[in-house]
Amino acid sequence: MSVLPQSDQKAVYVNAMFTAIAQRYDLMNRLMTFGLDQGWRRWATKRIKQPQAIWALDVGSGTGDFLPILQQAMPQLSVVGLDFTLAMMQAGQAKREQDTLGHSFINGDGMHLPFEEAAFDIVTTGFAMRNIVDIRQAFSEMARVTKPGGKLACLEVARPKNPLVRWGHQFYFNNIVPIIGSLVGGNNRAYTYLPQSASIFPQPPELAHIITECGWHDVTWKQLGFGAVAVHIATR
Ligand SMILES: C[S@@+](CC[C@H](N)C(=O)[O-])C[C@H]1O[C@@H](n2cnc3c(N)ncnc32)[C@H](O)[C@@H]1O
Repeated sequence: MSVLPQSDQKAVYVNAMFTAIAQRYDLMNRLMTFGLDQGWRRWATKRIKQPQAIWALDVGSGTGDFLPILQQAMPQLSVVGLDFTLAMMQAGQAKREQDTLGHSFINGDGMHLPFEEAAFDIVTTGFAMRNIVDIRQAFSEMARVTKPGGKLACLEVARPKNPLVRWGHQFYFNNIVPIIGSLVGGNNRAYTYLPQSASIFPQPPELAHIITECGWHDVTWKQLGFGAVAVHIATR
């Protein structure tokens, strides 16, 4: 049964869903990805590292897992995490307070970024684009607020290329993840939405094309985690 919302209800649905799962979100991520997800963010960060960068923005930042990774890689950076689900940022607040690096959260919509043109040197987004109503608008907005020559890293779920791995991944994603989501995350519906939303998200070559059309160039991608995750890197 599909749990995917209609486009005109998606923002409210996604916001309510992440509000409901915010407290257990980090734990679920670590479990579902066998602890690999932070390594994917680190891998992406190495590809966009710029010694002269001053400002970085993470769109759909959630509990802010990308923020300390960016800041540790580039200590000179001021890092801003933007999300439209207040509860996710509140759930990440404790991590932020433990961390002396001092990144900040802002509540806002990735399709209407509250920043001036060319404000950032680096923009990242992790597992958020699948949840956004209009990804073209989001990538165009990220392009608008990035300086010429600035870098983008986008992480999203993908389908493994190897048919056998793909079969195992689909089985895990469609059958096991909702059970873990129900037992640990306390929300079967949210973790049924996850594989269903992934199944209709553009695959890496098509996503690269969309990113290019939205004002980015030199778009490359690599699939990590046996192909279950795609990291796109681009230049403004
Ligand atoms: C799967 S979580 C990813 C969180 C984090 N980036 C990570 O890597 O763990 C997706 C996040 O995107 C946010 N989101 C979805 N649509 C958004 C929008 N239009 N503007 C801002 N944030 C949005 C959700 O609130 C949620 O926190």
